[in-house]
Amino acid sequence: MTTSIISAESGDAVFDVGMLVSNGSIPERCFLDSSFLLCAASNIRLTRFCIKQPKLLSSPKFNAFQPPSFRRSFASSQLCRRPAQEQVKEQAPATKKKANAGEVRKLFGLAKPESKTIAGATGLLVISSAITMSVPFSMGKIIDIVTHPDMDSYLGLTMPEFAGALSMIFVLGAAANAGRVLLFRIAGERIIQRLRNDLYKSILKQDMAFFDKNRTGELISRLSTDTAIVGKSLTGNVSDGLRALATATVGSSMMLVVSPKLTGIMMLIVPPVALFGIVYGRYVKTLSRKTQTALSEITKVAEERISSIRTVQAFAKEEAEQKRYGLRVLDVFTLAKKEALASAAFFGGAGLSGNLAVLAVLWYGGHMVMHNAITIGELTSFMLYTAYVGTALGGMTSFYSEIMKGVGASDRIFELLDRKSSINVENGKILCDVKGKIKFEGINFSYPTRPHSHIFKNFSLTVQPGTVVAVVGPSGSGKSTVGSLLLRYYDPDAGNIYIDDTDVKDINLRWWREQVGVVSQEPTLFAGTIAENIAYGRENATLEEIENAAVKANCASFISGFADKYNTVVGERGISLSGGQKQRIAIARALLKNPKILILDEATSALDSESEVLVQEALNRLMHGRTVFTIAHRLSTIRSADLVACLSDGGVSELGTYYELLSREDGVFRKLVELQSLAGPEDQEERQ
Ligand SMILES: Nc1ncnc2c1ncn2[C@@H]1O[C@H](COP(=O)(O)OP(=O)(O)OP(=O)(O)O)[C@@H](O)[C@H]1O
Repeated sequence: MTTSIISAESGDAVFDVGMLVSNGSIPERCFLDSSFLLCAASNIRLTRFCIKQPKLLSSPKFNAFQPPSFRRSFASSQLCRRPAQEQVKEQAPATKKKANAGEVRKLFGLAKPESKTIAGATGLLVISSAITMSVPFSMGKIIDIVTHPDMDSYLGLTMPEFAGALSMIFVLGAAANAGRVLLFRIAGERIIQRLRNDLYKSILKQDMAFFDKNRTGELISRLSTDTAIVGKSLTGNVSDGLRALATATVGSSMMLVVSPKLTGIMMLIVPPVALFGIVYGRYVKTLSRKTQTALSEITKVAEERISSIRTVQAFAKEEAEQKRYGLRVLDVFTLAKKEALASAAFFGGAGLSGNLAVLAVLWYGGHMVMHNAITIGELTSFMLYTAYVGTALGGMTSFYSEIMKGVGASDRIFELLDRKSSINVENGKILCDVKGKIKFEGINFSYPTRPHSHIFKNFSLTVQPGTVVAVVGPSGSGKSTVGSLLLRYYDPDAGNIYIDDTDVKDINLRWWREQVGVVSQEPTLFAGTIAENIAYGRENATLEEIENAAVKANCASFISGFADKYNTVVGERGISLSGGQKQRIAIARALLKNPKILILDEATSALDSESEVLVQEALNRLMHGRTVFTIAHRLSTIRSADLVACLSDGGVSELGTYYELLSREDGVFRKLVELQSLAGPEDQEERQ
């Protein structure tokens, strides 16, 4: 009998996530998987694992689970929540160096469309830097004119003339500097704008499997924070970096001109500080990526919980949610603390080395002045150049670390930009006239996030044009999945779907989706006016058409009761409307779209009887003359359907009219109806 404990580390906290007392008969993989499951369910993001059982670790059976492969086995598990990029890095450490150069090149590629603005800004940068770099030299000359009795002019200019000329040059320098800041800023904002548009476009085009895997908050964080970081590194940081580079190069050359000996002393500190700077920059890049991921976690949690605030408050979960959020914020704080420590160490060390070098220069330079090897003005110029170069070197180090931050953020952006959706919306043919015959043939399907759970196995169903088919079956039998496959949110693993005998995969998907209308249990309304929401499926609709659709959908009477009528703002997700009102607006939207095929997914199941009558009336008008898939829980609502398809065991187990299926002894459909009839009287009693 052996006892072993699996621990997981997340941030600063260590959790014991599982204990195994085994005589060797329990498969170890089961134990590990259940531990992973526990972590995923508790939202613990695993960063390190260990098994506290030395004997177990050395046993040949457990060798497969020792840290590296252990981590790999976790990474490949469906439960792993680490971002894909981290997994890629672990799998391919050998290509890391090459990838870094490529990443930087890719990051700078984003600035290409702004090359003209950036070139102009760089020109201004050169002018302003050149003027700035003339300051120490001029100051030295002024000091020499003032302190040397036999030197009353420089370049033929008297002291007042020299000072006047310098003032004019400084004004020019200030103007060039302001122009540089402005142009770089404009270029940066344009890059951010373009990146956000491209990224949003790429996100909207993705297939449903992508949205099953990526949470909204995470995507929003990439759209807002990552793009801003990239824009800033490409312009603001590049501008400061170039300025620092120019200052460091020209400054050190001038130092060499003024005094090669003193320059030699100063240069002693440069190599160690530069090396330290590179190490620091790389560390910051790693931290930056982790920080961005942690920030996404925060956005994810906040976005999800705030958008479901009614549920959070109804369950009085405010404190628990605050703790959950607090833990994520702590992760960000821990990373920020590490970054602060690294920058404190770097800038503290660099500052100390700089000051020691200045001390040495002053001491040695003072001796040189006393022995007339240089003038006081030259020593002053040298000290000023030293200060400029020191500041510039510091700037170059933060430039490097900021660029590395940009690389970290752009990694996450390119992950999305480079992702090709598995379903192409643009290509394919457009049918001249859709009659509405739909045929599912030999469909096998499992959701991409759960490849081993087969929803359909050889599922077939043919629906003739203009038929109302009710799709029924036990919960989880795949009723809504039929709608998802028809809309090509997902493609089947095997088998085909035909629209009027044309494979749906050969049809232009954008066009095809325009032919299908959907009314679901929880219709999605967007923050905007009622008119905008009704016209969502046909944006060029006139007010008259919108009003006609609203009348047919039984919305007109409640809309006319609002002060702003069709211009009434419905709030985020239609929060200021009742369930029945939202449902009828969704029906008006579908009516206006005038689709050939209609999917009603539990459209009346969440309504009270009064709303249901109004909605059902509207639905009857909507269904007229179309092929309709009505997915229903409440079987009493589908009596008038032309065909009932009862799903179970991955296919259509029964097919016929409502009454045909009801008459089948031991049929699945009949059992479902009986179950609901049993529930019915109780419901009625309760209502009385
Ligand atoms: N996006 C998804 N990713 C992974 N699995 C999913 C997804 N959507 C649904 N499923 C799973 O697929 C199965 C069928 O789901 P579906 O919603 O089609 O069933 P249903 O018959 O409509 O259920 P209900 O009557 O409860 O609404 C369920 O087991 C469900 O958990």
